Amino acid sequence: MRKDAGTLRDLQLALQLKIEELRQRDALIDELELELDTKDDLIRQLQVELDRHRSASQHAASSADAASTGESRTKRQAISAEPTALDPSQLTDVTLTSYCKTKESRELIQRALMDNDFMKHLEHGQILTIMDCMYPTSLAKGCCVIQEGDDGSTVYVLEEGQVEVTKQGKKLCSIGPGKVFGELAILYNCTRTATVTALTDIKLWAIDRQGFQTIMMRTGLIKHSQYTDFLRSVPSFQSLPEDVLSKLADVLEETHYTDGDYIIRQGATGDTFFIISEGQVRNDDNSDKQVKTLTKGDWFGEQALKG
Ligand SMILES: Nc1ncnc2c1ncn2[C@@H]1O[C@@H]2COP(=O)(O)O[C@H]2[C@H]1O
Repeated sequence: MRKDAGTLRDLQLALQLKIEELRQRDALIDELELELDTKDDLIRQLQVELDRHRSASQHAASSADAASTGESRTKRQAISAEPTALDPSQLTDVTLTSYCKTKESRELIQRALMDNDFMKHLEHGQILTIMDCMYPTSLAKGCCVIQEGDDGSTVYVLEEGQVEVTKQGKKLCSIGPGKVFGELAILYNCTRTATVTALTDIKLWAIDRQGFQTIMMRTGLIKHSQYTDFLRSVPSFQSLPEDVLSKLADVLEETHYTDGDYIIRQGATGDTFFIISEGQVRNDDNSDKQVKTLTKGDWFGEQALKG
């Protein structure tokens, strides 16, 4: 169903306002990023100082992420003092390797990822790829899997055995099979928030930072390009410049409704603008007593863009 020209003009005006707002926010973000860079430099200097004061024996004892090699090793020499996120330009260089697993292991890993508060919101495809790329490793009772304060390089799922999580020497909890750990440092690009020690001989599934971040970023970039393509396919948006489509794609989120769900109720305050990518929506507009059917590419909820 076509919208009238007046509504389209309103929508375009509202979009321009939103774009201007986004531009201003970008400028502010640039300023804040500069400030952050300065602070990062300071943190780096302080971290280098701190590293210098750590004794060699402490390094050997901490041997973070020993499980990624299957044996103890000293803390890696950091090129940068803080963990770094993957550069998007490296994405194509990273080859993801799949590792064979039994059906039980595949299910255990999937359940563990979907049960973890920080990972349960990942897309199903991402969970499957992470699961595919996890490799097996094992450690003996008493080994330190993760040392608090170290750079993190691996996310784990425990398959067999028990580990203990401690922070500044105090026990936080024990973890058993079917649980994820070591995700925080990788997801939030921070140092390890706690120490994890094997209470028994343990079997683990592991994925390294680079593989993990590649899966996260590739999916993000693919999604962005799909959203931009979708917006470009909507007749009302076809005349918008590429950078505007790209910005709209940044803020686009996919939502699903089942047959019969209400999306917007008349009279409710609207804060979302919708574009239909699949299916049909019935619009009962009481003002003219007409029932309209909206389909792919049609949009509604444009009042939300006017703030
Ligand atoms: N309070 C907690 N309860 C359970 N697990 C924790 C807790 N704090 C930290 N961890 C886990 O211990 C891990 C240490 O390394 P990360 O910080 O990468 O990720 C951390 C979590 O997976």
